[in-house]
Amino acid sequence: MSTMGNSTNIFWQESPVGKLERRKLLNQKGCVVWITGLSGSGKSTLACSLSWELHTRGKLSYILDGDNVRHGLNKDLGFKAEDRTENIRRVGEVAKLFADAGLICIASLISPYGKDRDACRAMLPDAFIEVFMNMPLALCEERDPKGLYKLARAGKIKGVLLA
Ligand SMILES: Nc1ncnc2c1ncn2[C@@H]1O[C@H](COP(=O)(O)OS(=O)(=O)O)[C@@H](OP(=O)(O)O)[C@H]1O
Ligand SMILES: Nc1ncnc2c1ncn2[C@@H]1O[C@H](COP(=O)(O)OP(=O)(O)O)[C@@H](O)[C@H]1O
Repeated sequence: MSTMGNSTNIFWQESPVGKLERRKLLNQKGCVVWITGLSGSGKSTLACSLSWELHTRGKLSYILDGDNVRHGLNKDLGFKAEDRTENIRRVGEVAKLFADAGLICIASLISPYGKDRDACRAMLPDAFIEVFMNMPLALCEERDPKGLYKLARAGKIKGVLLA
């Protein structure tokens, strides 16, 4: 009997088409590009540019954007520390599946905690590229395209990182 997490009697099911066959078919190696940084630091902009550039070079990619994933898979999560950790864990697992499928998976999330990003990297040690958008808070706040910082400073929303 095998035991995984809370489930018992769980076994690994092999597939006849493996990673190497998919790599050959797609002519690319799957990986994860993980973009981290404050809200407004330019994560989504970079993710979109990268995805488009890869597309023009005939490379298959897919963006997992924090905002988008929170519309579905992670709609039950907020911005408490434990919710952010679960958000990153789930996206890390999905990104691992995309990379296994052969795609260049671009994950674009604030992902503020190093331990959460490290846990994702540990899932794909040789295929995980971390990009930190090293922008000062003052610049992000000046951009504030969604008005989040303004709302946070006015005390109207909680959980926006201000340091
Ligand atoms: N309270 C609060 N705090 C922080 N962020 C907020 C909040 N409410 C909504 N948003 C918007 O949620 C977007 C996605 O956040 P993430 O999933 O990337 O965050 S995290 O990785 O779980 O920390 C994040 O997207 P980006 O602005 O693109 O970073 C925010 O716009
Ligand atoms: N390199 C850049 N130079 C100037 N402005 C940028 C740059 N990258 C992004 N922006 C602008 O900053 C704002 C936030 O960018 P966005 O990609 O939405 O950030 P994030 O996804 O980190 O919240 C947007 O208005 C975007 O047009």
